[in-house]
Amino acid sequence: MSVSAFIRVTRPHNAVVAGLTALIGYLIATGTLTPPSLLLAVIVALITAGGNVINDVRDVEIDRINRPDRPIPAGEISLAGARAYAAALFVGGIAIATLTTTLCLAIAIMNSVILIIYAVRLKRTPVLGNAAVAYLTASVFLFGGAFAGIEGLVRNLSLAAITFLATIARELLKDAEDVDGDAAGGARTLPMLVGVRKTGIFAFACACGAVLVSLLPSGDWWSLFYLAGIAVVDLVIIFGAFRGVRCTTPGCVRESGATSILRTGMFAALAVFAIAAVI
Ligand SMILES: CC(C)=CCC/C(C)=C/CC/C(C)=C/CC/C(C)=C/COC[C@H](O)COP(=O)(O)O
Ligand SMILES: CC(C)=CCC/C(C)=C/CC/C(C)=C/CC/C(C)=C/COP(=O)(O)OP(=O)(O)O
Ligand SMILES: [Mg+2]
Repeated sequence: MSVSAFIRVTRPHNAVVAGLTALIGYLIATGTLTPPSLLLAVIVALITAGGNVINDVRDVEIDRINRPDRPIPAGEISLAGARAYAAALFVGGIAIATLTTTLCLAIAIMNSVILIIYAVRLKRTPVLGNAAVAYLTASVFLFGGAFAGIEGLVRNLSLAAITFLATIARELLKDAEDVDGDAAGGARTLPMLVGVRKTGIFAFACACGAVLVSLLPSGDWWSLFYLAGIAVVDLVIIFGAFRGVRCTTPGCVRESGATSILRTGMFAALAVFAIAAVI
């Protein structure tokens, strides 16, 4: 048992970026950051970390094939220890959320429940599982906006829609990459049902939807800078998703780099949103 394993199992980069994204959500909804809004980052980081840990608990058999280096399949953390750790992260996040608003607390509780249901069941449900991860990712912007009330949440709806569609596209392509390990672990995913090719086409259509919504005028932060920045990001997203379209095998999707290109595009979009909110 090592401290490093307990940090790694939370996927710290992912949790920290999710926390910072909540701040971007608040910034976009209000145009400013206040000291209490910093709590949003801590809550989202803790709940995302809890979701990542419980995911690795449930996926231990799949990860023995797909990701044997992860702390649980590698034997660095016991299953019982990881379960208790995930519970502590969720309870910590929800406890801090009681210091925010009722709307934020409701989202924090609902998302914690969805993260657990995802790990236990939804991951094995084609499309619905992908939709759950896409909702969770998009909800970070809604959570940030909700700290400014229902109006703040509504202001971030288009951002959430863009994120939802782009995340669905990437999650489907990740499933296409992982078909072999997922099949061995008993998961059922869209590429197992309709094949890699059709999954790639559907993912491309979702990416195109995200790009279309990203170009629609919306909110105070919409500017010439935003349009120029997002146009470049949109090209990266289209390029990444297009690389997945041509594939008929999991190996081809992995070699195409589609999911990495999409991740780069999504992080670049975050930067464009953050800068557009402050200039
Ligand atoms: C068309 C267009 C402009 C799309 C951009 C959509 C957008 C703004 C995406 C931002 C999503 C994002 C990076 C959110 C950050 C916070 C978060 C919830 C991260 C969780 O997952 C991040 C990453 O996809 C995980 O990577 P991996 O572990 O390799 O699956
Ligand atoms: C707004 C609040 C309060 C919380 C947001 C919670 C967030 C950010 C969730 C983001 C999406 C996310 C990181 C979900 C965690 C579950 C997870 C690790 C899904 C991916 O798991 P698998 O489908 O098993 O893929 P892996 O191969 O990466 O394990
Ligand atoms: Mg997993």
